[in-house]
Amino acid sequence: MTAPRRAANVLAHAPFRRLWTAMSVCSLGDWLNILALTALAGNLNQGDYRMQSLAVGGVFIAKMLPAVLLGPLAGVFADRFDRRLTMFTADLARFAVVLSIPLIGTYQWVIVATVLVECVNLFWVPAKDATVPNLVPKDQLESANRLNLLVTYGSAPIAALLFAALSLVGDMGRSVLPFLSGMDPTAPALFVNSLAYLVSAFLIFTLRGIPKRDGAISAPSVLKQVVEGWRFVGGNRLVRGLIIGMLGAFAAGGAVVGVAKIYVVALGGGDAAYGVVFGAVFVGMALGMFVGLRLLQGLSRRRLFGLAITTAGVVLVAIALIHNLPIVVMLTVLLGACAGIAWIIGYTLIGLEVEDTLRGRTFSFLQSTARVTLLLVVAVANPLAALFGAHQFGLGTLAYQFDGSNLVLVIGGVLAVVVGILALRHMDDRKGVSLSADLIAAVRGERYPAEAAEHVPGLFVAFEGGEGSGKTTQSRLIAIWLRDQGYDVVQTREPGSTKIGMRLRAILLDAAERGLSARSEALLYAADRAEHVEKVIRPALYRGSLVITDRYVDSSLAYQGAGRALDPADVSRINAWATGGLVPHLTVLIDTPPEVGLTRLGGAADRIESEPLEFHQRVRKEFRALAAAHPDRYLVVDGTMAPEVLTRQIQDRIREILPDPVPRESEDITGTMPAIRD
Ligand SMILES: Nc1ncnc2c1ncn2[C@@H]1O[C@H](COP(=O)(O)OP(=O)(O)O)[C@@H](O)[C@H]1O
Ligand SMILES: Cc1cn([C@H]2C[C@H](O)[C@@H](COP(=O)(O)OP(=O)(O)O)O2)c(=O)[nH]c1=O
Repeated sequence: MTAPRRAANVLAHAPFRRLWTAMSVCSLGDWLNILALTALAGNLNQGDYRMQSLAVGGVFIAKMLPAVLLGPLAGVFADRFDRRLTMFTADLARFAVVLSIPLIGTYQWVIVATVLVECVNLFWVPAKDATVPNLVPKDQLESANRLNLLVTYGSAPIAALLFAALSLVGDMGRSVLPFLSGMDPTAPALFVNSLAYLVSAFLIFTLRGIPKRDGAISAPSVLKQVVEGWRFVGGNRLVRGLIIGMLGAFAAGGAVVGVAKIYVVALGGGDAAYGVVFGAVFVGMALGMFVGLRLLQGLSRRRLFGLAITTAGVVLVAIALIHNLPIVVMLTVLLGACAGIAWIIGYTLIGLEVEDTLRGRTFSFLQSTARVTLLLVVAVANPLAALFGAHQFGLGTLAYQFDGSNLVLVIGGVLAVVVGILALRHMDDRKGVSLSADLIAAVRGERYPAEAAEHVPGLFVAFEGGEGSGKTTQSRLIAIWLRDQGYDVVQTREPGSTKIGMRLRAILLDAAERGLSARSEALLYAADRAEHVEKVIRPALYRGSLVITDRYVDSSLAYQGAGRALDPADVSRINAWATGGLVPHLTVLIDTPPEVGLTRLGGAADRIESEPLEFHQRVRKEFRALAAAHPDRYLVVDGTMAPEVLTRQIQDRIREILPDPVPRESEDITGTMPAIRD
């Protein structure tokens, strides 16, 4: 919760505040620029559907090609010049070029000017990126970056609405203001756009705190980043699912952005409507990120990720087929919401669950691939739309329009559906639980476990059973066996494996503590468990260790749920919350009749051991029921057999799920070594 405060602190640095203001103004200008130029390209080529599609596509290509072709080169150049002067000159150049577009007003000039502006951007952006670390203290750099991201995308909906308003001014103002009369309706938007660069130029010029040069700006080629990135991240199943999903969402989004202008024209909308549709995507994204995610809080994040992309695909197909502007705008908000949910989950999952060594590469891989994907999609979308052309189908007396832009949207939608399903398959953490059941529960606000242990690097095994069933004996033997094979093993137990846990254990097992209510007993065990998971189990699993615990959640379900007759759903819920939904890969249930187990115990009986026999019988029955419900995650052994026999049975089962004892990275290294013979 400290993030907003820290972000605000960054802005307390006057020089950074000035730079940030300049960036915000420029971002607004950049978005206006995309909207106005694509709209203008469409307007300049009215009449012929094919020409219009190609013209709009041309603008997108002109916008992206310089970065892909010349990006690394410009980074190196930008590094050699005075940064403040570079930015200032670039701003002035952008101002002049953009201003000239409505004055000249030909399509050729739109393309040339776009390329020019983008080439200038290649200098402005790296100079800005390199300056930020000079203006803010190191520990606030992340907040600064977050703020940058916020204005980069946050300015889009504002620009879209501004564009819609300015287009109306352009339309109506022509009759009132003589100087606008010969110009396109997009002219006011372009004037404001050029003004934004002028304001930025002024802000930068008066910013004295920028050192001339400091440290190299490294900008490796995009293609190299993509190829190398995949080599690192492609091997991890979770990352693969995430990347496929996020790129799919990006591609589908690219298809929409690419053909939006043409489609809006076909629906009878003007430039203002184009602005509204564009803005709807971003409004939807914001809604998805803030509202949608909260609404579906209970759903597994991995499932929601795939689901959001699949839904986006279906919505996209609907957008393509329903020819009604207001409905299309509403569906576009929904589409944006799905995309927003997918993006935010993707980013958080990478941040939370991808190992440290992979995370940076995954982010940079994603960024570079997203750019290439967008370029490819936009480059293909419009020519494809043009190739297909405009068609009208007769259905009896009804005529149905199906143009190239509809086709592109349908293809984009189908692609998103396929990718969404693929991501669901790759990442599902609740196999065996139906998606609809999960979804209904989530909408009702019931919380489902957020994380199964399946995706952590380590292995998590729990031993369960009644009193004296042999859990302590077997978990010790198994830990020794695994250590012998070279595994890093953490052997632990409940209750009482943490500092707080030890005090809780004293309360819980003290035979004198007779007055404890069933609910507080359940909560104390859950509290011990929460501490255990957070301080011991989860850190060990993330390190890649094998964790063996003597008792876990099932003990609470059996003792407090069945034994004390609390509502099992309640016990399950508090434990899911306490553990963050961490479920063992394998639970070994040593099933022993209480009559046998209780007689094995030496010493004085503790509070629970001294419960009557029926209590222990209920406990045993519940353990068996839990195991029967998920046979894939349980091994049930007969505790009356000899200890060696039990150990062997347990070893056989654990062997099946053991990870490779040699980490993959070291295998990669040894794989490149020359073999030593003799
Ligand atoms: N399979 C078995 N057969 C007979 N006695 C056993 C077996 N496993 C363990 N014991 C004995 O039973 C007692 C309780 O075992 P323990 O492993 O501490 O059980 P728990 O941890 O489940 O309470 C110990 O004295 C142990 O030596
Ligand atoms: C972990 C857990 C233990 N218990 C009870 C079962 C045991 O009687 C006691 C744990 O004591 P312990 O001495 O560790 O018993 P054992 O050797 O049988 O594992 O706490 C619960 O009732 N609920 C729980 O969630």
